[in-house]
Amino acid sequence: MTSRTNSILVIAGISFCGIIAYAVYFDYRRRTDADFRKKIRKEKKRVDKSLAQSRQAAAAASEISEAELREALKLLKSEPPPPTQHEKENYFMSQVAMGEQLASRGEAFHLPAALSFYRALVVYPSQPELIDIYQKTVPEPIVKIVLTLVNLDLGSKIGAYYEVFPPKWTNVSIQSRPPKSDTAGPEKVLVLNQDIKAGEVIYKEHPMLTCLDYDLQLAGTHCTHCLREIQPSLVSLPLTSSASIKSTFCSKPCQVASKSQWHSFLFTLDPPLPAVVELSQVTPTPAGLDARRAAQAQLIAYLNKDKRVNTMLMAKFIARQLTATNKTTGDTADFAQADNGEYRIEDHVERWTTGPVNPPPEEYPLVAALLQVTLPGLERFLTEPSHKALLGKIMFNAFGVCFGGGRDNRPASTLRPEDAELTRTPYGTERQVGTALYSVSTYLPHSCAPNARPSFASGTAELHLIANRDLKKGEELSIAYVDISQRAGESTKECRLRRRKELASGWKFACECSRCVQIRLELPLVRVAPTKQHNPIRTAARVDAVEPPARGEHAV
Ligand SMILES: C[S@+](CC[C@H](N)C(=O)[O-])C[C@H]1O[C@@H](n2cnc3c(N)ncnc32)[C@H](O)[C@@H]1O
Repeated sequence: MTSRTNSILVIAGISFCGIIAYAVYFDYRRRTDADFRKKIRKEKKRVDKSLAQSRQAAAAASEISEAELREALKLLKSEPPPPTQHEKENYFMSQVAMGEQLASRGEAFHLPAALSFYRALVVYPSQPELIDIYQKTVPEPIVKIVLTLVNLDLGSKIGAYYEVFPPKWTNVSIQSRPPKSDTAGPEKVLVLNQDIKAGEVIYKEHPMLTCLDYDLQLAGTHCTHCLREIQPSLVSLPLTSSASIKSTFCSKPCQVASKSQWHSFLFTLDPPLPAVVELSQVTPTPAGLDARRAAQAQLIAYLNKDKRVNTMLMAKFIARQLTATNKTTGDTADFAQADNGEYRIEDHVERWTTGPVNPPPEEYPLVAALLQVTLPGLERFLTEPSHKALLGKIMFNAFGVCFGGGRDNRPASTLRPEDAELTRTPYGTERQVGTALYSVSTYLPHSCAPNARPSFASGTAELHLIANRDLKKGEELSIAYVDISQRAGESTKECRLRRRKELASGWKFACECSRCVQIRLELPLVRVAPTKQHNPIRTAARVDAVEPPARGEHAV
């Protein structure tokens, strides 16, 4: 073993032993940290630039074509990963030693050396850290090949997502809409892959996360996991826990899924992660358990005060990311189906856009404190801005689950109107039983003349997308986010204004659907001073006063 190998192993080895308990956080970061991905992309640019400058290094790297590297990456990906932490460590050390030996044999061995270093990188808990170590200790041309491999891997994951997602059985695909100069609207839309008859189910989708309304959770009338109403004939299984958050389940699979995905992590003193992530060596201390109990109680008190659904969903999302042990279980009861097996929950959510939200200042410290006492170090990965961004994603992608047109007894929200937690539902959030997030349906835009509608015909949070009319292959799909029906005594104009106000204040967009545009064209126009720039959010905030600007003119 050369002295350089020794230094890599010493530096990295210390980290390995010292941070076994952190492995899961680093993996979490690798999967979720946009900064890390940015860093890699930035690094790629730097590498490209310096490659051009350094003829010697360029000669070494350019001899290996991208096709060769892609082929090598494919082979690397087919190698089974070492199954246990112990084997990972041995594998890491042997790959580093092998890489170092190959590197010492000269240019002809640069590629195999880089492959060994890349293998070591894949199993190392903190990739950015190891890349730093490589940059200080491994010959430059080899590091460049390693970084190119990292980039190719990231690139293939990013590019391939919309090729394999949504899965074929959904009959839809996600397409980018060319930006229109005079209208706002979603950048990506769901498009039908085949003709569908009116009334037919386009697809069915299990949610990736749910949150039952708090009053129903307390009443114990609905399943905390799938939101099904618990019939007297069904066995309900109250979940006993060390923390005071009542949950009721309609079946054993729902109970097991809920417990393993988020309940143990957030609201019990049980080990927060499944045994397979091998943190069993971290023995909780009595003081640690007390701290966990106190942090849970504080978060529960905060959630209960205003019955905050989005914060609860965010906490569940964080827990579910960490507790996911494999990409799919094939068991629809844990709603993994929404992940499509290829991508994990965070891969979906990472692609969603966020919107403006203003959580109370005490919220972030409470969530961060809970993470800190549950898995020390984890709080570093939820910064205040990322907390807001995540909450914004949840807020603007949440669906209301309503059975049979909804209920009439939902308690009114105690939140200020500007903080109200809205959900997409044509029946109205005030009629829902709970909130759910979906990886495919989240791409459905709003229309006041929608060609599809969500239904929960199975009596659970499973969303069935139903065609409102005969639809042709290639049509863009839409649903109503709000109640769009014209009420008794309401004029067409009043109905339009009500819808648009609701969309503007709640969803922060000025609706550009065909129905709104059509009515606008039929209404008399008044001239107002043109605005500098079309900003849908700013425009939306003023929608009750004036219509969104269309080439300097507004309709009333
Ligand atoms: C379906 S897209 C969201 C897709 C994806 N989940 C994401 O987060 O990027 C929803 C967003 O598109 C825009 N949008 C939807 N319907 C619209 C409409 N009728 N007019 C204008 N903008 C619309 C709004 O900004 C809304 O928040």
